[in-house]
Amino acid sequence: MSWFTLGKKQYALLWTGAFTLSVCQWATILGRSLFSSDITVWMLASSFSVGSVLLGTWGHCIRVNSSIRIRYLIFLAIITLAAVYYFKAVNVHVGLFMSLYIYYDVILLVLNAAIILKHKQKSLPAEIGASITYILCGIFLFFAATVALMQGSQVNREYIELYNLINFLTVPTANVGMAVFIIFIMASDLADEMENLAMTDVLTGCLNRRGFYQKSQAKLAEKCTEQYMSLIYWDIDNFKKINDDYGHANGDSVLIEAVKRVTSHINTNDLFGRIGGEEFVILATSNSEEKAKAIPEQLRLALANEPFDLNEQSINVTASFGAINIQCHNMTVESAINQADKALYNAKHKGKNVVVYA
Ligand SMILES: Nc1nc2c(ncn2[C@@H]2O[C@H](COP(=O)(O)OP(=O)(O)OP(=O)(O)O)[C@@H](O)[C@H]2O)c(=O)[nH]1
Repeated sequence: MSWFTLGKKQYALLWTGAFTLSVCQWATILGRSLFSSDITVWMLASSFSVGSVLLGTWGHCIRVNSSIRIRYLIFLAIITLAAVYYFKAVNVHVGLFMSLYIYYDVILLVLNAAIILKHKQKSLPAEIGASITYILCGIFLFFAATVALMQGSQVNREYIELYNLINFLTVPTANVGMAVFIIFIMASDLADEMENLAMTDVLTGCLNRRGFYQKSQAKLAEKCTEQYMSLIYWDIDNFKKINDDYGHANGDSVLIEAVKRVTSHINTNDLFGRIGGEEFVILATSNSEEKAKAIPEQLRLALANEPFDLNEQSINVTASFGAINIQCHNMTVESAINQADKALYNAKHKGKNVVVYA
């Protein structure tokens, strides 16, 4: 249901598979009397257990775009299950066949916690909760596996009872805990996605007015004392004529191409917003005044120097720029935008395709 209602993400489908395998594992254990061979029950239950954590880990890797190679984990799972089979059916060693696959689970649970926490500089509360649950579950399973291993090659009733007690107390609780936090993670991801959409301009992919104002105030407060900041307000020249001459769809293509060109000339951390039809703002950071001052002219040339290709026709597009160096104290984003807007107005009056500093 979570997969279905919270965005149908591929990683959520893998987590659904993980929980399904977990259910299969418990169903096999509860229905063991239906099977004729104890080896079959054991191999099914351990395979479901290993498969469940493997799918869960795979989901986490996909969610955060992790560089971990899942094929190595699959290979380790096959080796583990082969060893379980060997110690269960060929050369019986109770401690080993009972513990080996649980150690595999423990390794992957801890790996999951690490993947989640490494993912973001600021982890979501749901991610922290899920990581803690994974680690706690890993610790308890480690105890259970070690108790099972301590039996040695023969069954030891005392150890088995302790093993069962740890398992039955912790595994279902941990499963419910993990399920809850996984649902929280999916809901938080969806909320993040919605927030990003609400701050993004659909046509060009840069920030919209709301997004720019929201992010720029925080950026100004954070970076202003460390780096040199400037606000650049620019507007495509005679855009109405482009629309009139080439059609609205081609006008849209000009906007998209202009944003692409400008984006390739600014830092990835700079904020770039569309705050009107063909009006854009950039909050740029540089490490020197000279570099900051050079940016608007570079952007102007990036647009003006090379014609835009539109359906086999090529047109010249220029833009006018108003810019302001931001003084850290006593300047808000609104006042910087107002002053850069006045400079842009002067640029238009100077004949367009120029940069004017406030
Ligand atoms: N294709 C397209 N056109 C848009 C969009 N948003 C606004 N416009 C058009 O942009 C044009 C802006 O025209 P003006 O404000 O007169 O500006 P201009 O023609 O660039 O003139 P100057 O700014 O003085 O150089 C209008 O015709 C709007 O309809 C959009 O998303 N796509």
